[in-house]
Amino acid sequence: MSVLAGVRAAIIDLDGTMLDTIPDFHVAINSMREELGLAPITQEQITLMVGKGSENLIRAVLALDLAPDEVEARFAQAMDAYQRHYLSINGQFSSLYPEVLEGLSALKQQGLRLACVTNKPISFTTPLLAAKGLNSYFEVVYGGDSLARKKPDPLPLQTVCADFGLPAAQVVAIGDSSNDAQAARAAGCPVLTVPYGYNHGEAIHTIDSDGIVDTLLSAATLIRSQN
Ligand SMILES: O=C(O)COP(=O)(O)O
Ligand SMILES: [Mg+2]
Repeated sequence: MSVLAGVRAAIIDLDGTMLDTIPDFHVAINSMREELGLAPITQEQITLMVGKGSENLIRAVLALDLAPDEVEARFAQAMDAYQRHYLSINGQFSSLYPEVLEGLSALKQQGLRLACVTNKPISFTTPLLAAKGLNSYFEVVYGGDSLARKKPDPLPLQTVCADFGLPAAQVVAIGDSSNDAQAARAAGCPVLTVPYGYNHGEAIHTIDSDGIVDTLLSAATLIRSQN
């Protein structure tokens, strides 16, 4: 029997799965770096560092130039500048991946309940989902700072299962990175991965998942075929 048989809900990741947000990160990070007197960095460099939340990203970005004690000394100033710049451009340079809206509509039409779980701070996530016409699809949204622990910890996924009153085996996680898959495995959720996002520079095939789907619409088609 397929692990997708009996699935009643889906938890969808945001950055690298629904939206290509690297251009937003790029503008916000380089505006922050300029304020701190640091040279601009490339989108490719940023793509390798996105996925484990803002604190991790800012530390990694500062560590390109600064020694560990300098990173800590300038962290608060960098985070403040980064948040201010990100919120001022949030969504302006980011775009939906192909078949995201079609996939979310199909999942809903198939009767699945939908949650969004991201490591992005919730203060960035809520306006971004609204700006991109994504918020109405989700009953539940958790950002990286909504709960005590973020992905790859299973807590956000376990919380969604509890919110929906469903066993983990009936809630599929769909994401672009090993964080999503590790959280899903630890929670006991089936997991599908998309190949077009940001997996810390690692090939998608290195992720332990229950399948690779080209788009969210392909995910919906696969789930329907197994139910
Ligand atoms: O902002 C991040 O670190 C990544 O966010 P994601 O969990 O939506 O991929
Ligand atoms: Mg992601």
